[in-house]
Order: sequence, then C-alpha cells, then structure tokens
Amino acid sequence: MSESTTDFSTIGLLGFGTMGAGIAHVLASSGRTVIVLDTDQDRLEAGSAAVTAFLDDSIARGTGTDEDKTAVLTRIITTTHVADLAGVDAVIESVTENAEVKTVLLREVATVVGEQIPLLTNTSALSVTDLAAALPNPARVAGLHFFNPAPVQRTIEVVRALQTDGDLIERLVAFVDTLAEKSAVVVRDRPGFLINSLLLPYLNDVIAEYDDGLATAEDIDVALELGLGYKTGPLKMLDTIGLDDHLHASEAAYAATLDSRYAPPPLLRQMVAADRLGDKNGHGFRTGQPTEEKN
Ligand SMILES: NC(=O)c1ccc[n+]([C@@H]2O[C@H](COP(=O)([O-])OP(=O)(O)OC[C@H]3O[C@@H](n4cnc5c(N)ncnc54)[C@H](O)[C@@H]3O)[C@@H](O)[C@H]2O)c1
Repeated sequence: MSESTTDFSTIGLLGFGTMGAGIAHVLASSGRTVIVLDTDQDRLEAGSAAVTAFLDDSIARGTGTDEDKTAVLTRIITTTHVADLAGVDAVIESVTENAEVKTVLLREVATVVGEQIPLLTNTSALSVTDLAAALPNPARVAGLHFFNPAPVQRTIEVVRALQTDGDLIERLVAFVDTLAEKSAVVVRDRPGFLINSLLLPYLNDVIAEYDDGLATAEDIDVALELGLGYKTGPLKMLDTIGLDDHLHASEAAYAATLDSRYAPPPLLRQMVAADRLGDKNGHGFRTGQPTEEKN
C-alpha cells in the first residue's frame, strides 16, 4: 500500500454509489483521508459495505491483509452534511449523472470549501466545460474520470475543460501517479473524452452486426478475444457496462455531436425497452441467454 500523501491529503468525495465506493477505496489505499458525502445513512452504509467487499476480496486473493482493511476503512469518513467538507484539499464529484444535480451540489460545496479548492468531476457523458461555467472560479474545475471498477481499472482520464488552469492538470497527473497502479491520460473535454469516444462507435457497430446476423454473440466475442487479443469480447463488455448505461452514453454523445457513429442502433433501444440490461439484472447479450445456433 502506498503511503504517499504529497498532495490532496484529505479529499471530499461526493456520492458513495458504484463509482464512489471504488474511488474511496483507491484514495484511502493511497494513504489519504476521504470524507464521503451521500444523501442518507442507508446509501452511506451501502457504500461502506461495497468498500468492505473490495477489501475482503483482496484478502481472499492474497493481495491484501486484515491490517490494510482496517487502515483503509479508518481513513473513510462518511457524512450527509456538506458543511463537513470544510477543510478538504480537493473535491471529487461522483453523484448521479445529471447536470442539474451535480451543479446544485457543487455550488453548495463551493461555498463551504472556498474559491481555490479543485472541484473534479467523474462524469462520463456531461461536458466538464459546461459544468465549470456554472461554478465559481471555473479554472479550478477539471474532469477526473475513473473506470469501473475503480480499484481494478488502471487508466484515469484527466479532462481539461476550456477553463481549466494548466497547473491543475499537472497536479492531477502527479496525483494519479501516487495511486497504486494507475496511469493518467490527459484529454480534452469532448463527448466520451478519449476512451468512450472510441469505444462507443465500436460497441454500436458490433450490436448492428450482431443484429444483422453476422455471427452468434458468443462467436463475436471469441473472435475479438482470440483474433484481436482483446481481453473481453464486446458483447460481454456491454453486459458488464449495462445496456441502459451504454444507451445513455451513446445518446449523450450523439446529442452533443450529431455524429452518426454514436447513434444508438435499434437493437440496443429494444434490449433496454425489454429490460435486458446485462449483468445488473441477469439478461443481456450474453448474460442469461441460451447458447445460440451457429450459422
Ligand atoms: N458506473 C460506471 O460504470 C461509471 C464509470 C465512470 C464514471 N461514472 C460516472 O460516475 C458518476 C456516478 O455514477 P455511479 O455509477 O456511481 O452512480 P450511482 O447511482 O451508483 O451512485 C450515485 C450516488 O450519488 C448519490 N447522490 C445523488 N445525488 C446526491 C446529492 N445531491 N448529494 C450526495 N449524493 C448524491 C446517490 O445517492 C448515489 O449513492 C456519474 O457521473 C457517472 O457518469 C460511472
């Protein structure tokens, strides 16, 4: 476990959902103190349980110890009061993907933390530039985009909004370097940033080809895993991401660009309408499907 706390030694984290729990784990594992805000006690307890599950998993795999677990959990402080964020060195926002929810909360947080404290957003699909424009001192706003699950995924996108101060970008790259096995990628603020702007069209192409009957879902995944050396086949990946989340990300990128590469294919909309969301509810392209006939 790294004990480096050179910068941002106490971080305010907004939202203790899927991503918030993973991010809290990553930050606390780097030796930092994390003050996590969510709307109510039940959500805070669910977030703490998710962090505990990550740590127990590490112990079971022999990559963590009981001492690590205690140390990490001790560094995560939970609250439902924005006032408790006074004194943090940076804020990472990871609440529900809704521009108004994020803006209202960050404005309130800004009044507590002061003008110079960096406000960082983990949004996947919203414009960081738009968000910065709605906040006091937009130069201290940037994106810090983690991938799911945050403790496992190794890339973090540092997103430069039009207003972001160059020094802040340098501080964020140095900060990411202090997180275990994470690498920063600095990207401009555009729909999907870097990874999703390339991933969304690829996944949408695969869905369209599958809908056209190119091959079975299993064979498409096997072909890309073995033929191109991808770690996870695209249809398995879609089930993991969640088809509703992928639809939302595609719609947002399409609305922002009118680029047809992002347009959600008809089968994606149908899958979501039929409540086939992937791993999260046990029905998707690969999850819960009987083995298909080969062509
Ligand atoms: N899930 C992913 O794969 C993924 C990956 C990268 C980035 N993101 C981004 O991370 C952010 C969070 O996504 P998630 O999947 O963790 O969502 P989630 O629904 O699991 O968690 C969101 C949390 O925010 C809390 N919240 C909502 N309004 C709040 C408020 N006013 N004050 C405090 N807490 C509030 C909710 O109670 C919930 O616990 C989104 O912006 C999303 O786009 C998600």
